[in-house]
Amino acid sequence: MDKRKVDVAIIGAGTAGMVAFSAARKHTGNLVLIEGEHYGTTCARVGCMPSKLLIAAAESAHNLHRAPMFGVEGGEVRIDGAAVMARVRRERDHFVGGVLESIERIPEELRLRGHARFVHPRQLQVGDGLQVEAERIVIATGSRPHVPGFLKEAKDRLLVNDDLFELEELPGSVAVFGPGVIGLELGQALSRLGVRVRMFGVGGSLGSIRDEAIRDYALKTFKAEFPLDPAADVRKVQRNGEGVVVSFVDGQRGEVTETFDYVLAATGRRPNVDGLDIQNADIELDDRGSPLFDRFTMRCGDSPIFIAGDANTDRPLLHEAADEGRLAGDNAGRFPDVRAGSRRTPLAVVFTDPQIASVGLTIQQVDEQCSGCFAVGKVSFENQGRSRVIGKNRGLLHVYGEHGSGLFLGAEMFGPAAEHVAHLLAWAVQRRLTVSELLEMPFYHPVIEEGVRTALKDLNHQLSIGPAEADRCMDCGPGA
Ligand SMILES: Cc1cc2nc3c(=O)[nH]c(=O)nc-3n(C[C@H](O)[C@H](O)[C@H](O)COP(=O)(O)OP(=O)(O)OC[C@H]3O[C@@H](n4cnc5c(N)ncnc54)[C@H](O)[C@@H]3O)c2cc1C
Ligand SMILES: NC(=O)c1ccc[n+]([C@@H]2O[C@H](COP(=O)([O-])OP(=O)(O)OC[C@H]3O[C@@H](n4cnc5c(N)ncnc54)[C@H](O)[C@@H]3O)[C@@H](O)[C@H]2O)c1
Repeated sequence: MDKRKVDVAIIGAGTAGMVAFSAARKHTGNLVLIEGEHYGTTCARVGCMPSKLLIAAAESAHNLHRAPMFGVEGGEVRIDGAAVMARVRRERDHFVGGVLESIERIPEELRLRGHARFVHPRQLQVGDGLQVEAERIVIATGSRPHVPGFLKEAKDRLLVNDDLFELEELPGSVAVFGPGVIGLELGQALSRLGVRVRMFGVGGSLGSIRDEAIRDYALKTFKAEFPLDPAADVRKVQRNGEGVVVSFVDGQRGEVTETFDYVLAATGRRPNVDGLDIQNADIELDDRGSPLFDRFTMRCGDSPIFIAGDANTDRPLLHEAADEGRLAGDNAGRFPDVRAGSRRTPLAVVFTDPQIASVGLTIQQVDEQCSGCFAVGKVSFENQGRSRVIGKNRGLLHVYGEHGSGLFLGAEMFGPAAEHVAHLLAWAVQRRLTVSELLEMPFYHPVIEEGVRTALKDLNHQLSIGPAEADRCMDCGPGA
């Protein structure tokens, strides 16, 4: 058995691990980055980037379909599934290539290949032939799709996000399980590319939406495009000669069976901590076996072990993985001089159409923290000027503010350009702006942000700060 002694070992060469490596390397040259499977990161290989590429193709198809609304006739829309998938992979490979170049810039002696697990709190077994003794360890092992047992009956026709982008052709039909973030993004994209999609959920949740009125509106909107039951009663999933048969109870028709080419499991993700023999790490775990850690230092208890990215389940998003990797790597490098870093305002965007966005505190958190001392400003985009101009006038925005202080606390949106609106609002929360201060900012005409102003005016009025919002805002043009 080979042995190696290092100051810092980082497990996982995904986004969090690579950023942790760079941060730790500023403090020591005696460190290793350990990768058990593929280089290239989940985000670039099978996550953010290929999913957005598929969505971009779907958006193009959708724009052709809706062109006649503007009096523009483009003839019959034909989707070349093989070409769609080829572009997804070609562009995906471009992004993965960028990551691989960064990996190659790391000296070879600092990169180890092999699955790592804890033997002792400071000792890792890497693959079969190497033991690494590390003064400090960063766990950055990411997450993987969770597939409920009954879906495994789909056998060779079961897909998870990792497999979908490898299909040579677009399938004819897909049963999507899980109307969460991944299910909605991929399911809607497939549907807009001409794939017959039916979506099944449990418990009624939809994407990341926490505000009930917005959830109901979004559900109605998605259901107009493809069948979606967020609280489905699925009786059986079975592979047969033709594909996968799904038996489920339909409100009107009773028990129904429908056959699909594939089942896509988008039923949540699990952190990759169970394969680490974490019980040997001598750190405290929660009741699901995940390490307890401080989200400002990423440190597990008072140990020299840190955890970053999806592995800790806190905010499984790319920019958070990078921030956490930086904090964890810096602290592992400078240990024992551990320092707390600041965390950014929560910001999440789901790339459906309309998009879903959440910023700052959720409605439940506002309720908890302000115990009734808050108000909700609202706008519908149905009659919003710019949204109508571009034919994207669907959706709602709810903005939350605190009584007394007038502080802007958070927002949830299902609507046009939510990815951009959410950034403005997140920056405002992080700068601790009041609703009145936000209203002092310039608003151009005619833009979607005028809708944001309408919601903020409504909020200010409810907080009894500033003038009441007029039925039709005369200083902001028609339908603003
Ligand atoms: C379909 C999809 C779409 C997404 N879209 C978005 C998006 O639009 N925006 C966004 O912000 N986020 C998105 N995400 C989430 C984002 O991809 C993740 O939050 C982020 O990639 C997590 O990075 P990470 O470094 O924690 O994990 P990873 O990049 O998964 O890295 C973990 C690494 O650890 C390795 N590893 C695991 N166990 C071991 C071990 N024992 N020994 C050695 N190595 C090990 C793995 O092989 C892997 O390479 C998406 C995710 C998916 C699945
Ligand atoms: N745009 C983005 O930022 C983006 C995109 C994709 C993924 N992500 C990240 O990846 C994470 C994981 O996404 P996800 O969609 O896998 O998880 P999720 O938690 O968002 O959704 C899982 C969904 O599956 C449902 N579900 C669970 N068991 C089921 C069953 N047996 N049958 C039917 N439905 C079932 C859940 O009710 C939920 O709606 C997200 O939380 C997000 O952080 C982000």
